[in-house]
Amino acid sequence: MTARSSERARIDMLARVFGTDGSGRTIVGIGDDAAVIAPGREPLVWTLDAQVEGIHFRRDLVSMADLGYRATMAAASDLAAMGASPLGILAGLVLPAYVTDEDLRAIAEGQHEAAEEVGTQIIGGNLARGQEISITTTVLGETPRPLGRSGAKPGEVVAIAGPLGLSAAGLVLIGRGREHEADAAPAVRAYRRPLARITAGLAARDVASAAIDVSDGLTRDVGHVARASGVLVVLDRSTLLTPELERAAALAEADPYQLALEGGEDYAVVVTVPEDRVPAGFKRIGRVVPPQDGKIGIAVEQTNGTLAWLDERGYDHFG
Ligand SMILES: Nc1ncnc2c1ncn2[C@@H]1O[C@H](COP(=O)(O)OP(=O)(O)OP(=O)(O)O)[C@@H](O)[C@H]1O
Ligand SMILES: Cc1ncc(C[n+]2csc(CCOP(=O)(O)O)c2C)c(N)n1
Ligand SMILES: [Mg+2]
Repeated sequence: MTARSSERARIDMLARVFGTDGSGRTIVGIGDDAAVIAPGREPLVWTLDAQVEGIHFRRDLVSMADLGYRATMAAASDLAAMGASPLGILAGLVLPAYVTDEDLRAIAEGQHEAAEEVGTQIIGGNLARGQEISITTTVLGETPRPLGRSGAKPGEVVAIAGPLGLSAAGLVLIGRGREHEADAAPAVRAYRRPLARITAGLAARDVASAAIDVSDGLTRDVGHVARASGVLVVLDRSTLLTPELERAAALAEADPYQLALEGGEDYAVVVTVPEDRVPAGFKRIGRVVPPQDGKIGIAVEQTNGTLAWLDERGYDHFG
């Protein structure tokens, strides 16, 4: 099927795929000039994320359904990092002329699946014609206690929920046509079907002093926490690898440590917490110490006990 329906018919199709909000907070969903959500008592948390063809994905490497899914999860992940639960999602799609109704339905089904996975719904958005596919997603949520980047304190530990390096390994393996090998499966899934760690964020909300999600790479993103908090984060190198990452890295002929430290788009959530309060679902990967010789940032401990500074490498759109 290669049908290309009118904007109106496409919006009707999207409304059918997205369905109606079962949470009871949406007063007006798809079909009016804007969505309407009933207010609650908690502070609102609001994020926006764009996925652009050629930058975040290549059409030959992901299906349309995967694209919708990962765009939605990438946006929802920022709410996880704030310790918030989502209330509703708006998505703006830019679609070139070659995108068929079938392609659009697949994108929407991926978006819907991801939204349901994190307990919410797509309640509006926009369609526009453009030169390349892009999906801009905003997620509105709420939390009684937003988790910022600036509260990390010396003496605390650093803990993570979610994978490290797998998504970057998956992208390499898909690009090299090795996605069907058994050792590639977890990495390919991490790239195509990442999970926003909403539940982990909620579990950390009342105990964490700071949090961030890993979109651009561990050193870069945890570096934001270190700088915002004025501390030094010392990572424990021995905790960064998993058998899944080691196998995927071997297949990709890549350094698993580099993938773990610099690979982005895993959407793991990293928190700083008191040592005796690491929440369920989190693994300890380091500790928070005071600045050393005036230096804040990220380091790893060498076997001889000295610290090696890590460059905050990772993804930079303009770097
Ligand atoms: N164009 C913009 N206008 C206003 N604020 C912006 C703009 N772009 C980014 N920001 C703000 O800058 C801060 C950091 O944004 P950034 O997109 O780097 O977040 P991030 O979660 O680290 O990134 P990403 O998830 O895209 O990797 C956020 O508070 C964001 O709202
Ligand atoms: C084809 C292709 N090439 C490279 C990458 C890697 N990549 C792109 S953007 C980004 C950081 C997250 O984006 P943002 O900061 O906008 O949230 C990363 C790691 C990819 N996904 N697809
Ligand atoms: Mg983020």
